[in-house]
Amino acid sequence: MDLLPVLRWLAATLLLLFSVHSYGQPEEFGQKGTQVPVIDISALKHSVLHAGASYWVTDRDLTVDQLPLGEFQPLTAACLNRGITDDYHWVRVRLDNLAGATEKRWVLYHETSYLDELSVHYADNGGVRQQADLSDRVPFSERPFVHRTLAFEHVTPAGGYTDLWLRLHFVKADTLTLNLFLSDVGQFASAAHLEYLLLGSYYGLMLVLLIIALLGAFILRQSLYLFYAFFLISSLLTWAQLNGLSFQYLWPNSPWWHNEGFNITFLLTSMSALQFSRLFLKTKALFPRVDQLIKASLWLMTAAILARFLGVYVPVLYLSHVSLAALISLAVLGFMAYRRGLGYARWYSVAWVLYGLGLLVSVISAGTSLFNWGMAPLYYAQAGGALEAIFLLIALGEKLVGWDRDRRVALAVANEDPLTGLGNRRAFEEAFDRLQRRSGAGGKRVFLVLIDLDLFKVVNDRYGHDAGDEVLKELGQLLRRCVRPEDVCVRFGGEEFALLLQAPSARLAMDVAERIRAEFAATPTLYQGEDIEHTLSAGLAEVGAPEAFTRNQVIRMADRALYAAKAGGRNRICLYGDGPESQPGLSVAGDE
Ligand SMILES: Nc1nc2c(ncn2[C@@H]2O[C@H](COP(=O)(O)OP(=O)(O)OP(=O)(O)O)[C@@H](O)[C@H]2O)c(=O)[nH]1
Repeated sequence: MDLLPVLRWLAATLLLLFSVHSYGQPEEFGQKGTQVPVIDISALKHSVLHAGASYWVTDRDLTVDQLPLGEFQPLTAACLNRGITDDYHWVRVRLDNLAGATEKRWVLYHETSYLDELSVHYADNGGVRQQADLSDRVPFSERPFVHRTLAFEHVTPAGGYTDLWLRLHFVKADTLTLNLFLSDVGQFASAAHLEYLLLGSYYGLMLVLLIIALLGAFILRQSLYLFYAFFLISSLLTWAQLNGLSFQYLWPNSPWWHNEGFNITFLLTSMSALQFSRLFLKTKALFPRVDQLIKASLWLMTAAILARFLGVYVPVLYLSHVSLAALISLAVLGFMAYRRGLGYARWYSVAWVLYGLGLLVSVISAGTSLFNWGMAPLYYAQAGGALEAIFLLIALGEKLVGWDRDRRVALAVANEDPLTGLGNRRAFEEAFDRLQRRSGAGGKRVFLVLIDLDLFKVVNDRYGHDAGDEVLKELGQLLRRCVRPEDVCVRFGGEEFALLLQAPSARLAMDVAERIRAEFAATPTLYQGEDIEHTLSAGLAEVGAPEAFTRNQVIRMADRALYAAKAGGRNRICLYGDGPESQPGLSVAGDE
């Protein structure tokens, strides 16, 4: 399955969705008229504004007096999302407190943090009209009401009403929703607390993941973790911007970053996700064409960021949205990698499916009027993003476990003799040093037994090399059977084997070696219907403390004892004497 058509299809569909719906005209809604739309606020707690208000759209900057009130249409949930637009959207409503015995203090606020301008024209009880111009293009501190989105507070007199004309506008076209909320001021405070708490938990979680990612990068020295960390940081900044929290807390004096930084952080998120995926899924090796495509996208996005700094807006805006949406295709890429043998890619795919679901709904909401939920799907996308980040970490963990397993297997293979399955000389050296240190530190005494088959050349010559191999395998099994788990037996090379025996005395070590010798001599190897008779000789030396003898010295001592056994007529065991200079043969076991 080739990913290119999938990506092409996805990009084309999204572009189409944007272009068809972005500049769509408002739908026709039933009757028009100059009747004033009214919302009763006498018992207001929290409400969306669209139930009861009306709206009108124009591309001209008009005053309230120039508004064609007869053209206003009912503001319903179905026409909340306006796509990408810089048209002037007017909302008209009367807030009625006629039944209220006390004055009503309320807050009106917009759903998204990135709305450029919200002009509130208001008049109480048909009196003089006043105006409050709220804008996210001035420092945060200049907001009359402190909230992460544009908000306006007012008091409607008891038994009275407030007329509202609201003008919503983007200086530079962006995704506009007419979702406005109206809250009793006390209710607003408690709802805002809960909202900030929930958003705070998202940032807390992301920060914890970020710390884990940075620790991973530091400890494992893998750039993969670094790109995961970059991805977390840019996602975190993207959401901080979309939530309006970066403007409130991080750069309150930089309306430029608040307004212009969006597309840059969107692009950085896409870029870090793509670069992370290249490394994680080994695309260069597994999918070279997709890898080329990702590389080209990375260059394109880098160019877009530079272009943004040079003042280019609309193409960068579209590219940044499409790039985020196109990340959904990473779920498919992960699945393909999984099918090509990257087991850990399954969690990676799950992560992008979660991300994709939230994002797809948000993008469709922002660009079309298919859903009636305002921009609430942005929160689903944010929650999806948090789950995604967790699953990516799980995928990284699984990769790490797999890597450690592979490393252990490779290590075992490197230390193993393929014919007998015993350890090899490398394993012997490691074990020797370990046991010698332990013995020197007061542990059990350790003895080296070097074993060599007698006249093995004759076996090879008479029965063939394969038969010789069979004998070597049998000896391997015999050695395994005769030693205890804490002892070490290896194939030293050719027809030579070595044992490291832990025993309280040389005599007991000799007994073990003798048992092996006797059993080997008494048990011919059955090969293709023939019994192959065989014997072995062995030399034994005590390992001693590391300060006493080096590894090579001990091997030489055991080798000299082995030589003595061979010289003494083979099929016997010799123990090396007290020191390196003394002669072997202090003790002999075997058939004379
Ligand atoms: N089948 C088989 N033979 C091996 C292997 N490694 C070494 N040999 C053979 O082991 C034989 C060792 O011969 P020599 O060193 O002359 O010793 P020997 O015949 O055992 O005689 P002594 O050691 O003096 O008793 C050679 O024929 C090697 O080819 C192996 O992995 N498989």
